Amino acid sequence: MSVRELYVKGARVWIPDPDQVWRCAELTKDYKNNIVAVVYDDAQTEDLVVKNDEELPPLRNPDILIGENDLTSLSYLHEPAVLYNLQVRFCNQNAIYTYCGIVLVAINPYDEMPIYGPDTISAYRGHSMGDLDPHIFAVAEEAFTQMERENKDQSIIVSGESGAGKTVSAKYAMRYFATISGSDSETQIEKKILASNPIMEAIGNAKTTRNDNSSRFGKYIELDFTPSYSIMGANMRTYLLEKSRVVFQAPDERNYHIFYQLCSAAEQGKLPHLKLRKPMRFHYLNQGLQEGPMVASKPRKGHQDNFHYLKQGSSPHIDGVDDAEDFIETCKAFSLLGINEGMQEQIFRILAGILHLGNVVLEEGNGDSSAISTGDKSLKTVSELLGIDLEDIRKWLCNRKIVSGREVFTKPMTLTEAVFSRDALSKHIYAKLFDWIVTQINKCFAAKAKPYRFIGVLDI
Ligand SMILES: Nc1ncnc2c1ncn2[C@@H]1O[C@H](COP(=O)(O)OP(=O)(O)OP(=O)(O)O)[C@@H](O)[C@H]1O
Repeated sequence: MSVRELYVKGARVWIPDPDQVWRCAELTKDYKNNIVAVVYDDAQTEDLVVKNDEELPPLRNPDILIGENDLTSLSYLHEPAVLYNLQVRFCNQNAIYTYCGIVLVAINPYDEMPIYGPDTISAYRGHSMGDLDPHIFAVAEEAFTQMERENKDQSIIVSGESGAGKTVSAKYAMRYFATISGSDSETQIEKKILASNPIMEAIGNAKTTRNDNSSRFGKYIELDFTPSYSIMGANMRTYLLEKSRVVFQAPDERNYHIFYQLCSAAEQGKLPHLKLRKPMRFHYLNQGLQEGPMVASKPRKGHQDNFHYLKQGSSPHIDGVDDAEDFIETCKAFSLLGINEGMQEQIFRILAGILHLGNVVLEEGNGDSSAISTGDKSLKTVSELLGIDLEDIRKWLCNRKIVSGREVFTKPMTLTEAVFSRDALSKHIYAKLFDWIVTQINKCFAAKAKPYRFIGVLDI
């Protein structure tokens, strides 16, 4: 149909609006001479001038298609049509999922929905994607049956902006596979996979302004299956951990949860040797000014005991989160995944070491050099916790080694360089620890025999 036939009196269109994004309107005359005369739902009228046909407002779909569960069945598929359809489904039908062909669009309800229980899992089992309402379980079921039927590996990609619900969706997909395909051994691999969540969240998630539990890394989990399609193992790969967060957090954000968990545990009298005492009272830390990393390298008087690496966001508490309880969960999960108490102790020492390292006060030295006072308590604690000679750390936090041919020089670092290098060291230690923990988890997940097929879930 030509434009002239579509844009006639009575045709319904979407007009861009700065407040409502898109506003419904109806043409009051046939479109001609580059004028679109419209009346809005609230009876307001307007004559819109368009330069050419390309600028004509998008047409609305017929009412009968409103709330369709697959966007591809809409007559007109453009931004306002997609947004309106999703809005109608979410607000009027309480439906958070909508298909767009084989893609599942999910709206984060920020509320518990009674749609993830075992009954729902059973309901979706054995059904094709179009049979029932759109659901993450339908996508998981499709991947599983495709693997069985086509005998091919499958992958589910979960993408979206921060806080959209990617990790929750990926978790439900894993739960679906775990429920419908229990492992055939006593290893209870599915239990282990679910148990890895508290650990990965503790070490890889943090509060951001968009999401209280934001994953600051990408995760790809491959579930391995036997020839009879039972789960036999898994493998997790992680990408792009946000290392900078270890040493710097924007206002209203936090460092990785594990640090606050440790501090809360210490407040309850646990782990005294880590010397995470009073500073864990975050309301006190919270009073710190927003400081840049350079200035903050010299904690202000009265803040000497606060952890610079935890306080910059000035947002130490998350509503509804009990860091001390989460710490217990993290420890339980470590134990379930074969990271015994001895290893946990080492992990906690390293993490506490990072916090104390952030409190080492670097000062201007003579000339272009930097120095650390001999009485710096944080440095002493770093030395004890990380098992590094005190004088060695003092030296190498303020100097660097330069190799030129066969000669090796020691060059003093300026204060700025020393602060940068201390923070780089903290980030490096954290990233190595993160990778080590992932490796340990993978050892626990590993299939005993060669996997037959896999389903991958990518949460980016
Ligand atoms: N299906 C859902 N039902 C109920 N609440 C949900 C659902 N999906 C997400 N949420 C809520 O939204 C929050 C953010 O979701 P999630 O952590 O999955 O986002 P994300 O896309 O992974 O974010 P980021 O990229 O920052 O890690 C969750 O903590 C949860 O409270």
